[in-house]
Amino acid sequence: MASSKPKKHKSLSAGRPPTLRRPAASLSSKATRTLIRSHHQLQKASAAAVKAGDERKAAILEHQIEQQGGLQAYQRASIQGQSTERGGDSSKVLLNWLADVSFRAPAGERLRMLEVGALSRSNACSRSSVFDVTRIDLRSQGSGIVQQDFMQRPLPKSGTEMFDIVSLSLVLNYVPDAAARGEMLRRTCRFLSHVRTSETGSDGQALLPALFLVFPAPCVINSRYLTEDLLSRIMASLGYTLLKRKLSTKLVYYLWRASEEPAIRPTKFVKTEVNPGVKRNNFCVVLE
Ligand SMILES: C[S@@+](CC[C@H](N)C(=O)[O-])C[C@H]1O[C@@H](n2cnc3c(N)ncnc32)[C@H](O)[C@@H]1O
Repeated sequence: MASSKPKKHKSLSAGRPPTLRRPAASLSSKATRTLIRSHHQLQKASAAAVKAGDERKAAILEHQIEQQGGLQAYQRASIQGQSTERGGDSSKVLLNWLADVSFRAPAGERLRMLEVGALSRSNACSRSSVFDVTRIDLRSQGSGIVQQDFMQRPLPKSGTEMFDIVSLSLVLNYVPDAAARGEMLRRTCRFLSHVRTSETGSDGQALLPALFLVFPAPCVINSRYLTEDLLSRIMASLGYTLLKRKLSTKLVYYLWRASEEPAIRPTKFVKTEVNPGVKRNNFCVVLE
């Protein structure tokens, strides 16, 4: 027998394609930090499992990463971490450092920056008229950011494919393996041009070409295996000299000038305990 219950009419919106998505709920600072930390830990454990040949464990860990939203959720949390109300993005520091420097890029050109690990097109560097920014990331957040692994980016064949600045802001600590971090640093040298610019700072010091490097402060301030002194020696072996440094409560920022002469003898840096202590972390950079 047919039901005599009057049929409920669906609302009109139910039959329409969604025109306006509700914005993703914004996470609290604590939730953001927890997600970022957990993503890093799972990534590191997964890379270690792959290295040890334990595919089953690696698959379980990858599944856990996906369960908590994967790289997309991590990037969303990182973008929130960059918001002005949470301290702003790191590229503001770079802009300040370059503020008193007058550059001469080739006629009609701006300074060329390669931003590795770019999450948006609206950070301070992108908004300024100083840079022509090429943005890449493992997972692109949209147009204007090329989806590309820096380690797979073809090496420049000519000066036109090179840059005045490479930015690795909060990227090296994303890389789960210490030797891969070293390789990433080594690779930056290949993208920096020594012929594009001439410049004078207020102190007459040449700044470019340079690497802008940002870490969570504990990576270098509170690690058993990395100190600022060791980082400077690793960078020197790659031909980099420290020009600027800023330590905030959460982050440490550096500007390293690349020398024209590549390191004469490549130096190896292995994992060594340089700063023992029970409350320290294990962040490390290795040059093989
Ligand atoms: C914490 S976010 C950094 C965001 C931004 N640069 C900042 O300072 O807030 C790290 C980003 O680096 C990207 N990344 C890590 N390794 C990369 C690689 N080899 N090539 C390109 N992007 C990479 C990740 O996909 C991630 O989006």
